[in-house]
Amino acid sequence: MASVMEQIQFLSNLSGFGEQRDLASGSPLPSSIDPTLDSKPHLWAYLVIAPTSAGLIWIFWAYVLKLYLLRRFYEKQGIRFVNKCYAVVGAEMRVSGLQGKNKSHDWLYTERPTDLYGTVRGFSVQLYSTDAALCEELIAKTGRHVDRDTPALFSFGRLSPYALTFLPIDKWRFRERKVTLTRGMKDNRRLYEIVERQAELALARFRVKNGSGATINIRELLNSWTRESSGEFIWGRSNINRHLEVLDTDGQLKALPFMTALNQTFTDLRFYASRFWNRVCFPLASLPLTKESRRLDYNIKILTKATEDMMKTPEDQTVASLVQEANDELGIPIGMTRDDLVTATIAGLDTIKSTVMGTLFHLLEPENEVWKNRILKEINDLKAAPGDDMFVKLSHAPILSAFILEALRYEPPGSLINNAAVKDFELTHRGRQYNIKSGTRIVTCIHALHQNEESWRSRVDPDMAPLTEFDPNRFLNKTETIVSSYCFMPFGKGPRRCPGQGAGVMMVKVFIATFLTNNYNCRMIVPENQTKDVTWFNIYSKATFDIVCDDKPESPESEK
Ligand code: HEM
Repeated sequence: MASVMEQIQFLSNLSGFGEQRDLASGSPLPSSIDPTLDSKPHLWAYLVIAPTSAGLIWIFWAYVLKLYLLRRFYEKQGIRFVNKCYAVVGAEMRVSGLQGKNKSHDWLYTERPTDLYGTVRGFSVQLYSTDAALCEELIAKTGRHVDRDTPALFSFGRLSPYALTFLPIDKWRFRERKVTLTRGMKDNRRLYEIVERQAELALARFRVKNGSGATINIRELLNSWTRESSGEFIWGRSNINRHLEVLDTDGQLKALPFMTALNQTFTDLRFYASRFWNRVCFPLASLPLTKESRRLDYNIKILTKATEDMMKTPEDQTVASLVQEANDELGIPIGMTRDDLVTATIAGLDTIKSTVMGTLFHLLEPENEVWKNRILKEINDLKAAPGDDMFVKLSHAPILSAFILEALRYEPPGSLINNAAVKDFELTHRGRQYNIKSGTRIVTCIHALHQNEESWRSRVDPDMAPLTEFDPNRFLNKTETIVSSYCFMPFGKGPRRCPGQGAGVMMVKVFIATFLTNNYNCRMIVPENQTKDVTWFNIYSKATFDIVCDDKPESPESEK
């Protein structure tokens, strides 16, 4: 067998770093490898590697034991754990399997036996709340007992780790930053003008028009519209017109428009973090362990550089310029402002796309024809009413609002709010007291909450249609009650609530109104192999449908 020295020599020759010489004198430089070394490194290696490995194994089993004991601790308090949910990999195996079948959201609410129910997720115990009263209690504790703890930090958070959404409420000037971000998005008139123009452009580009005969994939159209609208609103047209060279999935450099590069990197980061081991141990997703992760790191660097350049040339009246100006006055570091703006840009892409898809899907179902005609009539009446400010009129379109809110209830785009206990605390609910340990993840399951009959009947309306039915009637004349209740929270609630709620709803309304007035006669085709139980639209869903613009335009009932 070759000696250690021979092996080192062989490797040195290969790498070209064998003997380094002082360029001036030509004499050999002292080498970091001592040629007199014998087999002692082996001994050192054993002395270091063996105890380290043994230590790691002990730590691993100590974690498993801790998880087991914590689970028993909660079970003794009456919290039921999901079946076959073993420490570390149990629940993840199941969720990853269901995700592949586009089904995990069902799993989250069909097993809803208690007020809180549990899983073991990776290295932590996770308790889900699905009841309005309990959510209200938890939101009152946000910032003091419970705060954000989201795996998203290791997924799209790699793009903007200092964004306020990943940081504790009492640190990093959270409250001031949230106010400046929310204020920066207040200009509804500008938003309306951008979103409507971009909707018209996208519909024209895809030939979505009564009688055009075109068949289009709705996802593609919405990808284009959301990117153009959100990008222009936040950064301005000339800033987002720039192209960036990023690595595609084959590792080839490709020039893409800024918003496409950002959106694709964001989606790739999310799907990469959803792989099995990355779901078991969140931080793994952010390490450069795989080719895919290194590709994403490269793209993140390019995007970071581009956004920093864009901040040097802010465009007037854009969200970026308003937030930057306000944050500069407050002395907030530029990196934090940059991260808040990047997060705000991506937060409004897939969420809005899913909401529009869900709304259109129900609107184009034959059994909702009556609703389609009622909404179209409402939009036409608003257009004909005196006054030019369509954005003001649209904010008072009760039928369109009820339909969109019901779509958000039925299929909220983000179905979980990821928080964790920041200290031990007691939670009292329906006369029971739960003791929660610091570090336990506390997750509001929005989807399950929106399906909780008991909460809705006691807090909203005892006589409403079952929540498994899609029925916008439940919102008509009750919008205020529902939106302020804790039964309905597609945008979260409390100090962490979504700052883009107003802008998001406006964007969806404008798109639906523009789409319907251009294309009232279209049909929807759901792919044959896409069964009903996987046809749902949230940010993890891959479901889709086509829009067919029929050849024979007919006036709808409402226009006669
Ligand atoms: C229909 C569209 C949208 C939905 C359903 C939605 C939903 C949500 C939800 C559920 C949260 C978590 C709230 C919580 O933890 O309590 C959130 C947070 C957030 N959203 Fe949205 N969102 C939408 C659109 C937007 C838009 C358009 C923007 C920005 C332009 C935006 C920016 C943000 C930001 C920055 C946060 C983090 C807030 C924080 O952690 O304090 N969202 N959103």
